[in-house]
Amino acid sequence: MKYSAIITDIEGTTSRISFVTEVLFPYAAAELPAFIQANAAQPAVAEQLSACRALMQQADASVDSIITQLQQWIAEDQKITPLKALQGMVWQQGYQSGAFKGHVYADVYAALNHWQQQGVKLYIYSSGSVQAQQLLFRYSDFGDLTSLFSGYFDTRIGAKRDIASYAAILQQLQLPPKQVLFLSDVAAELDAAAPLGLGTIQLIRDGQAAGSHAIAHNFSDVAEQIA
Ligand SMILES: CSCCC(=O)C(=O)COP(=O)(O)O
Ligand SMILES: [Mg+2]
Repeated sequence: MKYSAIITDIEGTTSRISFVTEVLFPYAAAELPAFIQANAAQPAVAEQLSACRALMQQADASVDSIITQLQQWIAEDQKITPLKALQGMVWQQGYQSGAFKGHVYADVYAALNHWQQQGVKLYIYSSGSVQAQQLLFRYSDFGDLTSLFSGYFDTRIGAKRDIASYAAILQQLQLPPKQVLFLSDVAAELDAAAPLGLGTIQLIRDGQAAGSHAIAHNFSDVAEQIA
């Protein structure tokens, strides 16, 4: 095994893109208004509404206008930290009520277990909030998978296309870059990690265009390449 740690993206990598775009995002769009109206005074929600006002550059924006802005950000698939935090809170209701389970590919379930048994530390780096990441794996198709992971990173450490984000993650992992592999379906994310010396493999699951990185069609392919 060439690596001590593997960091993986979620959407398009561990999990089907359509689970995010056709299940999670529509659920958030439908449920966010009532959730925010009911919980606007709760400290965790109020903190995110303040962050939205700052991003909107409208210090006195009403709750209704923030909801309108959030809906627009969802429609545009914006990776905005307060949106992601609020989505995570809303998805909790969906997972706990059984409205949906977190989609995880079978090859991912098998490979993650294999790598953990080999002593490889596993991490998630997704634009979804850490809460959203943990929910997806706690309520997954394969049961609670959270014990597989040693840590989670979201946009609070930086955007996934910024080199600085990977430098900050390496700092936290305290590992030499060449011992760390980053898996993503998005070449621009791998482009940001590679200059620091991390290993990179692009997941090509749905026939999307490949970049300049090694490619794999599933996590079984990845396991073969790094054995
Ligand atoms: C953590 S599940 C929700 C996924 C999400 O909100 C998202 O924006 C996907 O981002 P990724 O970085 O995993 O492509
Ligand atoms: Mg992705």
